[in-house]
Amino acid sequence: MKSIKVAIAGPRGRMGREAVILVHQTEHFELVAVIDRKYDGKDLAELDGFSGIHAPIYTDIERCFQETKPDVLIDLTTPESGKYHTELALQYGVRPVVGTTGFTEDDIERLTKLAEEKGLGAIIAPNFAIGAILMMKFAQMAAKYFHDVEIIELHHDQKLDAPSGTAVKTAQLIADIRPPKKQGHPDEKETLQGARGAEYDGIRIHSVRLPGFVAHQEVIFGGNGQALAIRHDSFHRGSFMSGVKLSVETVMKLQTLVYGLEHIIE
Ligand SMILES: NC(=O)C1=CN([C@@H]2O[C@H](COP(=O)(O)OP(=O)(O)OC[C@H]3O[C@@H](n4cnc5c(N)ncnc54)[C@H](O)[C@@H]3O)[C@@H](O)[C@H]2O)C=CC1
Ligand SMILES: O=C(O)C1=N[C@H](C(=O)O)C[C@H](O)C1
Repeated sequence: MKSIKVAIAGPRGRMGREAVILVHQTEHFELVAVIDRKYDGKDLAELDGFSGIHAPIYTDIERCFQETKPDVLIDLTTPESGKYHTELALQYGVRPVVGTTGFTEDDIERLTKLAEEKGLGAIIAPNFAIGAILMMKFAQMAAKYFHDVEIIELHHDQKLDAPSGTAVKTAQLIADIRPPKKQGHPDEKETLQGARGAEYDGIRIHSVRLPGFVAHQEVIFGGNGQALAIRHDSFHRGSFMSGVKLSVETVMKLQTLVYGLEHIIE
């Protein structure tokens, strides 16, 4: 198999570090560059934790694309950088695999149009873990029978965006098949602002941020005399890497943008 040339944005982050190792260790992937906020012109192998992993570091993503011509950009940065990088990647003919969350529906729509114009594959995956994809699919199945549902997502306290991309995606999948519904008492009032959480199409989302956590979500359904809880836990960021690998391989065969790995893992 011909090797896929990969660049990674955010290599020193919690996810970026795992992705660097994944790409380095995958025989048919080649790490051609990393995009960082610092260390322009250095070799990644000079930085702590990357011994033996050689790749040029760029702080200017456009120069990176021009000089190293990657096939795929893996973005694991911040919402603002992620949107900027994804758009530039498509402009430069580089296929984005985006794990970064915090993209709005408008962002996804704009990037979908751009990918279509360019005839390029792109993947935006709010969650790369197979268990999380199943949790979302099971929640969508359950919503056909249970129309009352709330989502509790729990993450480490360094997370920038709330609610999580996974929680938003879960709510979107449920809203796609559930009849519109206003849940709870029609006259309910918050005596402390935010007590009932955020709302997506009538679905309440509660975000917990605590040290010690990685990434967890529970989707709770209530029915007549019964409840159903569907939970997924990522205890380690290694849980996301098989999804990253699959995305890099798959994006090479796509000509459009795919939002969510549930469209790829059938
Ligand atoms: N899709 C998925 O399965 C998962 C997605 N995530 C998402 O991935 C993103 C990163 O998460 P973490 O690694 O935990 O965050 P982190 O804060 O540990 O890492 C982000 C890194 O991006 C770097 N960065 C920011 N802007 C940059 C720029 N313009 N150029 C180059 N580097 C830049 C930062 O310096 C930092 O090292 C978040 O949006 C998070 O929600 C996290 C885990 C799983
Ligand atoms: O920031 C994280 O850690 C995670 N972010 C993603 C999200 O917002 O859903 C995926 C996973 O939950 C970990």
